[in-house]
Amino acid sequence: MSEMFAKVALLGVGLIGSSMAHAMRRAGLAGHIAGYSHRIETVDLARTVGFADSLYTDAAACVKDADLVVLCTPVGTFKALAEEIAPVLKPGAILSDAGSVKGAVIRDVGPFVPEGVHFIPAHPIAGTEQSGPTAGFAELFDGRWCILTPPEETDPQAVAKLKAFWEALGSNVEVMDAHRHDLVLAITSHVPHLIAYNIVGTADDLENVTEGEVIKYSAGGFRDFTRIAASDPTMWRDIFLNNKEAVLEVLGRFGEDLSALQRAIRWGDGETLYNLFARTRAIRRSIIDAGQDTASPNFGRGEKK
Ligand SMILES: NC(=O)c1ccc[n+]([C@@H]2O[C@H](COP(=O)([O-])OP(=O)(O)OC[C@H]3O[C@@H](n4cnc5c(N)ncnc54)[C@H](O)[C@@H]3O)[C@@H](O)[C@H]2O)c1
Ligand SMILES: O=C(O)C(=O)C[C@]1(C(=O)O)C=C[C@@H](O)C=C1
Repeated sequence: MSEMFAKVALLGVGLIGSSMAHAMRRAGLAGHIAGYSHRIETVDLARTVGFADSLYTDAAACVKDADLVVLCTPVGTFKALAEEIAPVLKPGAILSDAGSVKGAVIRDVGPFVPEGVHFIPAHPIAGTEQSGPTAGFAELFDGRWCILTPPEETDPQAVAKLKAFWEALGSNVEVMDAHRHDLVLAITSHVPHLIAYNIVGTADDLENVTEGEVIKYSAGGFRDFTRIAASDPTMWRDIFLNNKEAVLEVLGRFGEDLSALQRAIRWGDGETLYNLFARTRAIRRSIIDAGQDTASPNFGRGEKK
């Protein structure tokens, strides 16, 4: 693969920023990779790992002359960063991000984008519960979706270039409306994380009652929840504060469905329980059949269809 951008600036060098850098290097996509973090300790750590050509604690210095700028910090930081870098963005550059919500990014970053800069929000649907510059790896985006949510007036050539970039990082790319993205991700990612945070918190509160046995005997299902609930607190706080409407809508439906299950258990309605569990088992199997569960510990070990 040949160079697509002479200089790429990654604002944020945690799991996503560092994985992008590793994947760009693997494919030879950038002439120069510049990285930024507000903390000198993070910059020092990133330097030790060695995935960037230059590193800064000053965002404006990092983006100078960059042809592609990607915001890879928690979404709550985007507005202040956009305001800071706007005056030095290179005309013709693409300004993108990796944030897990999209409507709020358009709201917060859009007003600062200078004339002549192409603003194309993006979201790689790939991650782990790890964070920081040592967490990244080149294969993170392989075979995963990346969703682009360009505002309507965006130059199609710039969208095509960013699409080709994410494909070269290993992703399958879809273009979607930001509002739809936020609703889809609320049910597939955001509410599942909230459920994990909640169940692990409840279990921890129950430790007094169970004399430490919840954690001691945690295996299987509960262990999977603890992995998800170990995800970065700042990142997830910002996601819930910035996808409020869609998350509350999905939680409303979730609460109603949970009440229906509660009622079925109370009244011994086995048919309702069985029918739901059979339906959800079929969904799991369709995900396995589509080869989309590369994150599963059972992936490639012949999980039963
Ligand atoms: N982790 C995932 O699974 C995942 C997946 C897809 C998208 N995302 C999105 O990508 C972005 C980065 O996530 P990550 O997992 O790489 O996080 P991370 O915690 O691993 O890295 C965040 C980076 O942002 C910097 N940062 C933190 N607070 C800052 C602040 N106040 N000002 C400036 N810089 C700051 C940190 O120094 C670090 O370099 C987030 O917007 C997140 O929603 C995450
Ligand atoms: O696999 C995980 O650990 C993740 O949480 C990754 C995950 C997800 O929910 O799928 C988390 C947040 C992102 O915005 C995208 C991907």
